[in-house]
Amino acid sequence: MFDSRPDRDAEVVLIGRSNVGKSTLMREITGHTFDTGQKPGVTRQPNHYDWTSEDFVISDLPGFGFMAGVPDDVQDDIKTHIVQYLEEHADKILCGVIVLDGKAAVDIIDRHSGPDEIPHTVEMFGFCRELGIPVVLAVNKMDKVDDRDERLNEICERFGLFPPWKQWEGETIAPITAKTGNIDALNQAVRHHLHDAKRDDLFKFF
Ligand SMILES: Nc1nc2c(ncn2[C@@H]2O[C@H](COP(=O)(O)OP(=O)(O)OP(=O)(O)O)[C@@H](O)[C@H]2O)c(=O)[nH]1
Repeated sequence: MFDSRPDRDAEVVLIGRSNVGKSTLMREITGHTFDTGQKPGVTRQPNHYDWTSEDFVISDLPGFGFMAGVPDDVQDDIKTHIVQYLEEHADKILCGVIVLDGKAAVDIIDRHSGPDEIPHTVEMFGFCRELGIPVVLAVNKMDKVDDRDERLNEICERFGLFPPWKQWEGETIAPITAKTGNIDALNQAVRHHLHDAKRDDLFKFF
């Protein structure tokens, strides 16, 4: 299913529930047009593109979670393929960007939290970290959020990041509004991890 990956050794991946705005964000980053705003689940295959200002490939992985009109087994398959993709390419993935809907994320996470249930997005966050992939939470649709600091602190708590959110800014939390091209915080956080990765590469020689 996921066999279109270019043979490049520096990659950033976008991960997130369906409809959080990954395609919109991809369009901002790459300047290409993608299918956006259609029914959830539009992105089924990873899209690979060059991040124009940097020398790496950026991959938009399919959205996961509930998608109206998409059968359960297909939804499970998508998640399994994402997990396999991350495992297979972990050593080349310099940074994972988990995209959240700033307005809806906390409610969705709380609805799916229970004794036997971990919300998909929280699970992916932990999974990437287990694989040694640094993660940035791109909190999108901030234009719809009124209580910015409170909301971002709640999101931190849900992911086990000690609030206040400000201490994670520029590294793990990036509030953005992809729709209007306001993605500076994400650029900054991703660049932070890329420079870390390059520095680690250099250290290999010493
Ligand atoms: N208000 C607001 N809406 C946004 C923003 N970014 C994306 N959207 C809207 O959110 C909806 C979903 O955006 P997409 O980019 O298609 O989402 P996706 O995550 O690629 O969805 P899938 O294809 O299901 O994976 C569209 O109606 C977008 O216009 C944003 O920053 N603010």
